[in-house]
Amino acid sequence: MIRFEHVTKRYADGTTAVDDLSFEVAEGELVTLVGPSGCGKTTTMKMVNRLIEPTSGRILLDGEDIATVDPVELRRRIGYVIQQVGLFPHKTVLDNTATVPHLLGWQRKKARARAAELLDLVGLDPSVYGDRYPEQLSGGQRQRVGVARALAADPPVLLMDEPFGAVDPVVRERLQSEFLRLQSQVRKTVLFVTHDIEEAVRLGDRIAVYGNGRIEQLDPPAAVLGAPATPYVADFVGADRGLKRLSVTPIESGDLEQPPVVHLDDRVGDAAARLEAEGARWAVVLDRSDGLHGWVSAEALSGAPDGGTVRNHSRRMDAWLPVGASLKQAFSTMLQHDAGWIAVLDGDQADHFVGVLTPARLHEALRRSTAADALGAARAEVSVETVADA
Ligand SMILES: Nc1ncnc2c1ncn2[C@@H]1O[C@H](COP(=O)(O)OP(=O)(O)OP(=O)(O)O)[C@@H](O)[C@H]1O
Repeated sequence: MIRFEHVTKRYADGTTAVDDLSFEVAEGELVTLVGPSGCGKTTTMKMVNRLIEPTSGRILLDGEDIATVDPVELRRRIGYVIQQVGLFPHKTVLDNTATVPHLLGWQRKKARARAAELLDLVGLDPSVYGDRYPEQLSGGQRQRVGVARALAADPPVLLMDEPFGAVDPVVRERLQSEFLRLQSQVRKTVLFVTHDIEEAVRLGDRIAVYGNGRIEQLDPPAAVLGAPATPYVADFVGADRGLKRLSVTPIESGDLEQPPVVHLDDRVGDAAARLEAEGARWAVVLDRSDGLHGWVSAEALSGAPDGGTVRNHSRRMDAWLPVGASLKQAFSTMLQHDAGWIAVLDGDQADHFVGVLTPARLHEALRRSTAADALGAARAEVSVETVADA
């Protein structure tokens, strides 16, 4: 969708801000550009909407060389959100949001209806906030208006330059979550500049780690954290990257342990025999429709008079996670419930028991994903070179 081919930007004073950059952002993909101040992130972004012209190389949008497109026409296809939002102070929130549709010549009524729809989408009730002026909003609310305004004309591409940089950490996290939810609905092709690695990891389908005008690594977050391509990247993502990896590594069914499973209506004697045969100290207890009920210990069963059912001796288990939840969620749930294992469920309504995650399995899952990502990183390197050589 957006393709950089050997793009270099040298400013008049001789500063090389971007140095022979080649990479591609796929349609519907969100790539975060992350790196220390002055490494060329903003320059990269501003070349896409021609606020800055490259010194050499070319940028293609949907296969078309943007140098041949009229900048005004180009910018209509590209939403742009910046930290300083840049709302018009004398216009209401609704009119600010309707700016681009209005410029595109939409009828006032249609433009305002669209603006109201977008405000709703970013979590601002248009009937409450629509008639306010920017100064009557909090910083976080202004950022949301900025995002709504950028989306109003439904551009296929969004450029976001530190859009959540000016708000406090709590609001920032909320805006990030809201933006992820929004992006899962609208699926824009997004370039997102940040110098916060946490934000880059949280939002990016892939992360481009910048160092001095070049991309040092372009990979999914788990690969950047698990297999940094260079010492520079390892240093930039931080010594606690193992911890950050927990949040980007999902639980897979192959990671799980399979303890003995019994049902609520099983007879105590049968269940006890099963546990003994498998040498297990406890079993997962399922209800009639194979949903998770809880667990039962071998001890409780062995002390119980035969003739009863598992139902009377089992304990409920409220801590569970769906397949695909992150290892961080798993770890946090274990701590919260002081549990040595967590049941993992699958299915439309998380109604099907698939296994349990234990601390040892969690550790293995982390190692499994590191190995896989090292492989992925090697492949990604090849494909970046292919783009460069094309
Ligand atoms: N108009 C300009 N003239 C000369 N040099 C410039 C100009 N604009 C940017 N630069 C330089 O180009 C380099 C890259 O700047 P750029 O703004 O792209 O960095 P950045 O990674 O976005 O930084 P930050 O995170 O601080 O915004 C820097 O060294 C900067 O000083």
